[in-house]
Amino acid sequence: MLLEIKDIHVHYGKIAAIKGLSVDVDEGEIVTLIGANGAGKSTTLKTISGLRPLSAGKILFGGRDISKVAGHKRVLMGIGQAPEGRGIFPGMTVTENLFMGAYARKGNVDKDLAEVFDLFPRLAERKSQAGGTMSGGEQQMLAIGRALMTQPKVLLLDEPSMGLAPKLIQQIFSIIEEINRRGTTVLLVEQNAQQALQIAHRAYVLETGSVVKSSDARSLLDDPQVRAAYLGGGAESAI
Ligand SMILES: Nc1ncnc2c1ncn2[C@@H]1O[C@H](COP(=O)(O)OP(=O)(O)OP(=O)(O)O)[C@@H](O)[C@H]1O
Repeated sequence: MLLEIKDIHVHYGKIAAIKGLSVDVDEGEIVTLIGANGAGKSTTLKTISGLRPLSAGKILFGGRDISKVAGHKRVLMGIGQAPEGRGIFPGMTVTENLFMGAYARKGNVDKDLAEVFDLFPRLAERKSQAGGTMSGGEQQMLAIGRALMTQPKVLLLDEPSMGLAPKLIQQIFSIIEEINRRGTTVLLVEQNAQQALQIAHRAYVLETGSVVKSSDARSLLDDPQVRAAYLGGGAESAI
């Protein structure tokens, strides 16, 4: 197993956001976390990347306990994240933003840059444009591209479809599939459960900080309770 999240608890002050959550991600998979607002999806990703500390439980990466490893070291180990809200450097060009993803590591950066431009031709067309002047969709591409420049073994994606027009959403999801086909494992957090389940191999449903259901993605798409609660089938909640 590439990534093992074992019975973790995470707090914001006294508020327990994650309560005994366990999730596994195997090498080569796309795994998605779905759930209502506030279920703890983003917090789970932030905890894996080291932005939030654990109160209990542990996280193993490649069999090694990384629970106490600093965030920047986790990036070097192969945990890459494209954060919610993009987090790109607005005053830097597209190329400079991409190089920032690779500044701390060794290896052939130009080859990875060429690969990112191959995945996102739009970024190649706009390589000298300031990141802050790119459209929402382009900034999302840039954030994913920058995460890829860290050469992740697992790519953590937080709401990549947020705020994008339907056509662009399709495009981002196809690119995520392509990134996975080229060998990167993906852990995807999405409000857009329908789209996420269509590209994922497996999925976990989160409710108030715990997993309430997990299965292969196809069965969740067909699950009446999941359809009702998360796929626009009507009733709001309760599995
Ligand atoms: N900085 C914070 N301070 C206090 N509480 C927080 C903070 N960030 C998140 N929370 C709380 O932790 C819980 C989980 O939030 P989280 O953002 O992980 O949920 P989510 O599933 O990603 O939701 P969404 O889909 O709305 O982004 C929520 O109750 C939220 O209010």
